[in-house]
Amino acid sequence: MSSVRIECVASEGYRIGESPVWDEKEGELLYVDITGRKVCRWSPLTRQAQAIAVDAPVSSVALRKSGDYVITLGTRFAALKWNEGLVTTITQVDKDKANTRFNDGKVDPAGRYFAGTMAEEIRPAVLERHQGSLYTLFPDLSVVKHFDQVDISNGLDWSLDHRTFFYIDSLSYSVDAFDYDLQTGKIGNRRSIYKLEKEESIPDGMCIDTEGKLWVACYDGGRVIRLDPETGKRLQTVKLPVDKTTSCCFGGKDYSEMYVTSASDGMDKEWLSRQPQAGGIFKITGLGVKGIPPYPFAG
Ligand SMILES: O=C(O)[C@H](O)[C@@H](O)[C@H](O)[C@H](O)CO
Ligand SMILES: [Zn+2]
Repeated sequence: MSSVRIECVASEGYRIGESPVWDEKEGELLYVDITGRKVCRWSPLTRQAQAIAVDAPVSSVALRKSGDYVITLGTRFAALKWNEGLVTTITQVDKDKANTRFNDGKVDPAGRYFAGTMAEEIRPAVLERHQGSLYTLFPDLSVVKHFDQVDISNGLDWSLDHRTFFYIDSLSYSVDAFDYDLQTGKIGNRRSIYKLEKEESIPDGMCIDTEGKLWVACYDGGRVIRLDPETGKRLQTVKLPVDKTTSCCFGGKDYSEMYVTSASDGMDKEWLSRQPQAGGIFKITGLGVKGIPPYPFAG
């Protein structure tokens, strides 16, 4: 059995840290602070984070094949040029909705950017229900809506054979699977593969490892859990020193480290004083399992 170690590598007290992505070219960890409205990049060499401020809640960041990044910003897909700090809108979604924003997003193995929306929260996990939708931004910059009636569109990833799409609508307390057609990017045959237990609280971000198992960050559960999507069984629980764990990804050398983001929004003074690392970025080593490189957006 390996010995798991957890270290807080950036304790900037982000409001809602989210969407960790390993940028292999830079050797740095990318992520966002949604309500803090910034895109960040943390260097393991300097142990410092750089940030680019943006003009709306920024909920996910992805690599781009042609260089730089794409982000989901408010209800927009946008391009981000890091060195220039320049953001340009690609396209907008939810044009018929007054009060939604994008939430989690990730690029599929064919270079399509999947991201879903949700109503703006009144406080964490309290919001007008069924306002969100799941979208794909294709490499030709066209957008398709897969479905609506989503509460909090959250974690997503694809199976190693690319035939299954995993998805979390947080308030369903379920991790779902769809059949996936990599040729077309179409999804179908939705089913639940895991229902969270009470102490696990709310399922948030997720990623897959090289053994095809899913890692799900549990918001208010203070943990990441490892699930077997074939059997629907939980295989492992790793507890973190903060309650609001939001998402996870693999990174570092050979993708052998796990990075976990967390949030501090919605915590009062007393809660924050008990968990001074709330809103920090955590590195977990010794899991004995690796991840896969993130796919870059092909547009
Ligand atoms: O991180 C996110 O995905 C959301 O933007 C957060 O606000 C929380 O997850 C949510 O409150 C709990 O479900
Ligand atoms: Zn999330």
